[in-house]
Amino acid sequence: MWNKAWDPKSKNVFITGGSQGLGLALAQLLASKGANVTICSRSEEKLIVALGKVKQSASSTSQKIDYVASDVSTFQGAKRAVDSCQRVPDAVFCCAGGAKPGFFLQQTEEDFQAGMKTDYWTCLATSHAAANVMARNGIKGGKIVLVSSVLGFMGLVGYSQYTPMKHAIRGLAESLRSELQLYGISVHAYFPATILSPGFEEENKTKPKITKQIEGVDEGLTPEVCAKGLLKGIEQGHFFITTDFVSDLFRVSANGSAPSNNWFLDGLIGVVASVGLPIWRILIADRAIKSHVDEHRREMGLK
Ligand SMILES: NC(=O)C1=CN([C@@H]2O[C@H](COP(=O)(O)OP(=O)(O)OC[C@H]3O[C@@H](n4cnc5c(N)ncnc54)[C@H](OP(=O)(O)O)[C@@H]3O)[C@@H](O)[C@H]2O)C=CC1
Ligand SMILES: CCCCCCCCCCCCCCCC(=O)[C@@H](N)CO
Repeated sequence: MWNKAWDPKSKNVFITGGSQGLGLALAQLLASKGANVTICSRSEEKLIVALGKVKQSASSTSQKIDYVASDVSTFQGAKRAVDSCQRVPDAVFCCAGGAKPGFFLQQTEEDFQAGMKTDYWTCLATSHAAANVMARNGIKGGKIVLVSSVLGFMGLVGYSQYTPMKHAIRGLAESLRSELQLYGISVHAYFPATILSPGFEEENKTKPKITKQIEGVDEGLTPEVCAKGLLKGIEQGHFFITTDFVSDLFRVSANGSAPSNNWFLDGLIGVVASVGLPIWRILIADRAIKSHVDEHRREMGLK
């Protein structure tokens, strides 16, 4: 497959969410491999600091390293950002996103709308702008990478504002993988578990105790480790990319008709998942939630 040969050297890459966390780590990694990188996020202040780090990581001074401050949750904002790249991007990484965890009963219409915008619309608007510019400029071997989450394969108490959007990104990735073959553009989706990023620190401020308890099994990976794993997945031509064993279990069990990464290994993982996941759900996750009922009702002041 064409994906296997992908080498970032001299490629023009555009990264949303490039000012911190996964997006910044990826920008630094790709710059260190010789790519021309444009990072994008809303806050110019954060971008200026991040730009310095990406420039330091670059392997040569001739690489173009830029930033563009734009809100990519609208078609206008995403198109403006993608069009502002000095050269048409060969690869676009949609890393912008973030959760505001909380109990379903307490979250507001604004919280749900913010989830749609921050998580789904940033991916939708960026990939729409990117696919148009790549296809219309005859870019060969273009690449669009959408960042979902392991919560794009499953659901967990406290994440109802976020999880459905990450499932939607999976649906978008499958639609685009199929359709963008028309233009030779390959599509990948990344499903990380916990990333130890500034966004994770932020979401922990509103995260219910029960959510922390259940997801605590997963110790998390640094943005740098995730960026490396994501790039490795792209080099291996994986469509659904995962970088830890727990996410492998959920990926394989929710694979549907998506291309698998390795029919033999995924087959074995599938056997472990079909036994392990129901046991985990019944004996660990749902049991923890049921034991939390009384405390929760008191906290919420429910009758
Ligand atoms: N942290 C985690 O545990 C996990 C995260 N993920 C996903 O991985 C991705 C990266 O996460 P993480 O490293 O934690 O990122 P962070 O939350 O630390 O950073 C998010 C980045 O996205 C930017 N951003 C947010 N909204 C917009 C917008 N509307 N337009 C442009 N840029 C925007 C932010 O900058 P600014 O605010 O300046 O715009 C920032 O650069 C996200 O999609 C996240 O949902 C998936 C699984 C686990
Ligand atoms: C044998 C079976 C074992 C199964 C163990 C299952 C453990 C569940 C881990 C859930 C991790 C949730 C990470 C959320 C990441 C995310 O997207 C948020 N942080 C938002 O940013």
